[in-house]
Amino acid sequence: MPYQFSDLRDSCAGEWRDYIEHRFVQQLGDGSLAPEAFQHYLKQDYLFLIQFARAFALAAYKSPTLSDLRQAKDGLQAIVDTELGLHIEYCREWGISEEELANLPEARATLAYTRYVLDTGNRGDLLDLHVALSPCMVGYGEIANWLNSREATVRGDANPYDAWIAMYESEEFQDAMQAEIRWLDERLADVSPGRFEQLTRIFRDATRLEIDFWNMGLTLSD
Ligand SMILES: Cc1ncc(CN)c(N)n1
Repeated sequence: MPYQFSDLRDSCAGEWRDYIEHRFVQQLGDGSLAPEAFQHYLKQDYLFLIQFARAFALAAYKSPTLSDLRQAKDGLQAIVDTELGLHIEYCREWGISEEELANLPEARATLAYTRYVLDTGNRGDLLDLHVALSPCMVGYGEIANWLNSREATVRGDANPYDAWIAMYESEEFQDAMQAEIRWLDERLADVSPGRFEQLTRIFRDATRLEIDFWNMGLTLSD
């Protein structure tokens, strides 16, 4: 049986659930999350996005084909030209200025996660890098879908975090998530059991680091 992305998720089912259904996510969904926790998360996510852009630059360097190179370039361009601008604007709505963002210290959870992804990509090949990025690229779309499936989730003006959910349920994000799953499914189909085991370790570590990122938001840790 060829491997698929869903096999990675299934092999780390406990960690994946802890990430998708994290207390931060639940509170975001029902609107009870402390605004300070969300602001701390948003600030660190700005720093995360900058490192995430570097990971796409690394993906370009690691690309063996023109099609992979174009995909990495489009990802880098989307973050630098669109996502970061939207994030700065969203932070402004939450009372965080661009100047404050530019001078933020990185929290340890941000450092650990982003440098882990970059190191994995540096040491390995393009597939290692994509697997390290996949909890980020797939997880948030799944989180939006999970929140929408829950009765406790509050949508609309009654939830101050509604715009966040809307961003990740958007057609654009959901399409990007499906494209990433298709890319991974194609590559994973050819790997040996030993190689799959290595990739599972990367996927598990990146998922655990996503959990730490939520914890960092909840506890305001630096
Ligand atoms: C930490 C984290 N993980 C995932 C995403 C969604 N790209 C994000 N913005 N930040």
